[in-house]
Amino acid sequence: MSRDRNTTAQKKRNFFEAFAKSKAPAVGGSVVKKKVLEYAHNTAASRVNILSAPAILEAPEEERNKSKDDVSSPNQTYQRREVEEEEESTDFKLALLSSLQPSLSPEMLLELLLTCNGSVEEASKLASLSSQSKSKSTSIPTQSSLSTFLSPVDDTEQPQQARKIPFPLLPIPKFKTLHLTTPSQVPYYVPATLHPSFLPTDLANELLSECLAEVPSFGKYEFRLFERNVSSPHTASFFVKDAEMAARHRRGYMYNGSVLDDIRTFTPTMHKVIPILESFVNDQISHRISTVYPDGKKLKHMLPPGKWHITSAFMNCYDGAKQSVGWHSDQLTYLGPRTVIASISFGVEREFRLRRVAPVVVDTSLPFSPDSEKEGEEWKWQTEGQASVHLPHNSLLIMHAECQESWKHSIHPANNIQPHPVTGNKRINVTFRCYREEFQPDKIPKCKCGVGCVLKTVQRVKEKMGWYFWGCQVGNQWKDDDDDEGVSKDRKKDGGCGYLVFAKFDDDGDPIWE
Ligand SMILES: O=C(O)CCC(=O)C(=O)O
Ligand SMILES: [Fe+2]
Repeated sequence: MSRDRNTTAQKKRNFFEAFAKSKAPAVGGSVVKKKVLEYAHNTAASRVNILSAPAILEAPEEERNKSKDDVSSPNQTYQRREVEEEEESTDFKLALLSSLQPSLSPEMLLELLLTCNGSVEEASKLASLSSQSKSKSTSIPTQSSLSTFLSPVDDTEQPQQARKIPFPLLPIPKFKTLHLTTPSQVPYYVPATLHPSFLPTDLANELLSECLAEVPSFGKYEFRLFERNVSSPHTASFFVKDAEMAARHRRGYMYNGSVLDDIRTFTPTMHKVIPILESFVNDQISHRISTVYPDGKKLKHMLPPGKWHITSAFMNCYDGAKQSVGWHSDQLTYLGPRTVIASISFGVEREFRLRRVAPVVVDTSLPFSPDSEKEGEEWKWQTEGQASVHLPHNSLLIMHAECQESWKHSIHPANNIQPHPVTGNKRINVTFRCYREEFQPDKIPKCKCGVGCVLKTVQRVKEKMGWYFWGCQVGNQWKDDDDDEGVSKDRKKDGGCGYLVFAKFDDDGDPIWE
């Protein structure tokens, strides 16, 4: 646990204890105080055990706005003073809201504040509205997330049924980091699901020991940033299913403007894990289709249900607290649109962060028109806060079909880490991927420079929002503030040829060439 977090958790606990012992008349009765006191202890505990705590709001994220530095200088530190001031005002608002809504649990109050961008007044109104709509129930049921609280589903009628995950997801307030501290909270805020203790212990140990044998020969991972290749502060290697695919890869698959030379074949235990993972991920995709996506149908361009399969994997190693990976989305070039990625983590627990950068555009052939856009209003998804998912040993994180197009992710540098008995200071991660036949290098377009294009989506130009395009490899990589619409004028400056054609796909995501 980090020192900052310790201080913040302790501070919060002190506040709650003082609050609970106070005689402040505005702040509910003794029941509320008891709950607050319990919550103070739980909050402190939650920093230790992520599987047993409510979602936690963290400090303002200055580093989010310095995203260009994320890759090259990960050792950014929080301004502690600002962190504490932010915490204090959250505590104050919580106390205020508690006085207005004395029957709600502290967890619920926090979640209400979160949704209402910190406005106590709005949060209180929302709570009143919700309790009116649930007037049949005498008490508000325990929730695992805010969206469940907002859901019209009546607990008394469907006690066993999981509450609906909103589509699109609710925004995370600006400049906030929302710590999703239980796996059940994750899909309510980010297009991902977290599955702890995923592999049987023996299999997990076997895979981990094979990974550890591979790691010493890993190289630095190269990012292309502003026409320079910048090493990400972690090491990685790429694995494919067999020697034939490895040979094919060495011939023509490009990453960040160059061909990978370190291509390995799956280890024996990776081969054992693959059928388990494929079956689990396909079940999860089907579940998501029926419970989350509009009309219970797969999103346009997703593979048909049951067809997700593993062809390749990146294995990443983060040795020590400061090794990290900057904000990025995974390249779609060989994966195709609406890809799903399954990521297993071992060793030291680290924070996987996600932030939305574009809306989920369901029909990418139509000009985009946001439902709720008001005159002059800034697009919400470009200024949203971020979520942090803590990835414990032997956990599986699935990045679902909306994740690469509309979100960016990163592994956040830590202030401190808890060493793992087997890996020491290392975190090992394997991201299993489904490369598609129709996206092999000899099938995709080449730009005017004569190299295979990259597949990306437009994230800035409103009318073309979510449209896919094939663009020049050069000057098109890992630029966090990449201005997709500026391709033709900016690429020449960056050294690329400016090539851009919009990409078309059929319902199942296979390319349509014209
Ligand atoms: O280490 C992780 O969990 C994520 C790695 C990643 O983003 C990637 O391999 O693309
Ligand atoms: Fe990634």
